[in-house]
Amino acid sequence: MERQIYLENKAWQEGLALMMEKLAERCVPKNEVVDVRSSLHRITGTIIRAHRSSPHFAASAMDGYAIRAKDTFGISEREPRWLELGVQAIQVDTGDPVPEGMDAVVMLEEVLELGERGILLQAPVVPWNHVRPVGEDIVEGEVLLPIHHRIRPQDQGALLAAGVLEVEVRRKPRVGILPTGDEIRPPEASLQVGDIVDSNSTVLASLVEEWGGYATIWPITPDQPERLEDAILKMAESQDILVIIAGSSQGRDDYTSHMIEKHGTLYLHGVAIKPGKPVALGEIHGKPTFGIPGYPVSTYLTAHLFLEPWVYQLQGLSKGVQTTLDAVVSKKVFSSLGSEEFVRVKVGKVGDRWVAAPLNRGAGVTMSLVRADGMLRVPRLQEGFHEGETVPVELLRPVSELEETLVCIGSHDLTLDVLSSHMKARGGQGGIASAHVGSLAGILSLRKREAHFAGIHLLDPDTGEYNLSYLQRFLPGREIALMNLVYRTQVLIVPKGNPLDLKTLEDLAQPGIRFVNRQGGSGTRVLFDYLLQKQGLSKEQILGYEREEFTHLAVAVAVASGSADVGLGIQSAAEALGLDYVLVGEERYDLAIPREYLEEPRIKTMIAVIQSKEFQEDVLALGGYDVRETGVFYG
Ligand SMILES: Nc1nc2c(c(=O)[nH]1)N[C@H]1C(S)=C(S)[C@@H](COP(=O)(O)OP(=O)(O)OC[C@H]3O[C@@H](n4cnc5c(N)ncnc54)[C@H](O)[C@@H]3O)O[C@H]1N2
Ligand code: MOO
Repeated sequence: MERQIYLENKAWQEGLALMMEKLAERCVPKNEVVDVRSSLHRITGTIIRAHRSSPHFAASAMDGYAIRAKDTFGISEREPRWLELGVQAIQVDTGDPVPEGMDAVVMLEEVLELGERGILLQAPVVPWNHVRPVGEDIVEGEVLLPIHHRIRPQDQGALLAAGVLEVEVRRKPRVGILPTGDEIRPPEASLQVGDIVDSNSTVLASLVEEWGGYATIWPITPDQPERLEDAILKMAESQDILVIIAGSSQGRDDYTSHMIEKHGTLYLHGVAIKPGKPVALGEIHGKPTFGIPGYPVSTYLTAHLFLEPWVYQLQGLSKGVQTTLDAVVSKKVFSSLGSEEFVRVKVGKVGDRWVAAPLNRGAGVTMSLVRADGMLRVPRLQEGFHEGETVPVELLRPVSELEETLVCIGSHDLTLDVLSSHMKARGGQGGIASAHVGSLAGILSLRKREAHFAGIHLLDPDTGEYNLSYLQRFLPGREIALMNLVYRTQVLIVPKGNPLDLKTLEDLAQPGIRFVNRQGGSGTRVLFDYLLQKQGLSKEQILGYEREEFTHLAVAVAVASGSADVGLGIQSAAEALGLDYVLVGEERYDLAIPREYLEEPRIKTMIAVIQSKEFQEDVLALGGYDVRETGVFYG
């Protein structure tokens, strides 16, 4: 066999890019289904949604007594009241279902006396006190994990809590490793002069496993062309990636590059690195094939440079791991003295600084661990962090993923989840990290340069126009591009069958109708106030006007669990929970993007996705959306 007597000298990046260009389209990730209990570290191959809500029943959040809140109205320290045990008060422990007919829980510590007459209370209790409503943590149908997410222990917990027993994950790329050389011996052999122990195979196999692949080490094969050929072709039948150790340079027994040429294509032999120069890059039967130099350090380095990206490629990922970084805190963090507190945060890179946005959810909420990108540690003797302070963040996701993530702060809309998944599906890990704080707070975070864009739907009551006047008022002098994401239908969300027959806004002012509101500064709240004013109604006429939730889904959950009779929100939230709804009107939901970010590749990808037919079809499937101006810029 003729030997190759020259090596090329290209930059390694060029070699890798060449190989990706030739092969990436033919080498796409495959999926398989696995039990959630054995899914640790696997990469999700689709979006994964909740099969059921959690809690799936109204649950007591404390040890105490389940009661009816109305039995306690009028109680005071001067006029304590006995509630009869078994009738008006039923003992419950944390996590127990709240018995039928009861709507609140009093903690044991708040019971003044326990006696034959029952329990003695000295303060009234509000409805839903210490009760975790259905779906407080997870709502049926909501996205639990995006595509291309590496499953962690906390994710397994959330999946099982949400009734998901099996997940579709990326099949582990199968990597065949072929040690070659007449002098190579298995590790347990006793060595003669000239013998070398096969250490490289194990190093490579372990690296492959670390990167999420499944490695198989072939028997050591001597430097004989027929035997090498035989082994390589066998590997090509069952493996996704082929690695041939040694024989890569120009010695008398170096056959690797010829084998690749004979049975496939040799893209490149030799790159300008040291060590690792004689690496061979090619394909055999469409499988990425590497001739890896035999010196152990060369093996290790070339595996990192060339093999690692391919093991990731076959899982749909790009690479990298880092565990902490310094980030600017986007809002003040309060913490009590005396215990070390872990605050879960969303992390993103805006401009050239990292920003950490604290998530404001309680400790029973498993999804806050799933959604978090990292944790801030507030030391025992510190009362928290100031807004704008730079602090270390312990990362729960790879930094490469965070680098590609766009930070969206503002109003909540279900299409943001769909948008994020579509972006991830286009390759790479970067999606959207969205913090739901309402439209106005979103605009303010653009002012503080803490977000790449804000989702807003703010009606100007004076002009009937959306969004523009607010940007002029709150971001004077800043160049902001305003692009439509969707038009969406705002509805009165009511229980299935609309038992109270609520049809108009006036119906909400009837006595005893319990409304659930959105927080001040949210677009839905602005709309509600506007509609009330137009109908000549006052907020005092609305029972529950003061009860605020932060998302459309939380409003829908309040209605689904029976803790409210009606709320104002988007149609898709009602549909997600199988509730009924009454049309109120249509509103425009836009993305406000500072012009300085428009040229960022991530933003460009996002805009391309928004303007794509596939994305718009998925949005329409949610119900309650119109895409007639989706992707259109105003001005
Ligand atoms: N005349 C030239 N000689 C060499 C060149 C060159 O350009 N011109 N390149 C050198 C460079 S750089 C490297 S790197 C090596 C590459 O060697 P090969 O990939 O051809 O491999 P071998 O020559 O068979 O082995 C090199 C060395 O590594 C040991 N080895 C091999 N397999 C294993 C294994 N599985 N575990 C542990 N150690 C292994 C082998 O015994 C040799 O000691 O070529 C230079 N020569
Ligand atoms: O390229 Mo070699 O020894 O320098 O790996």
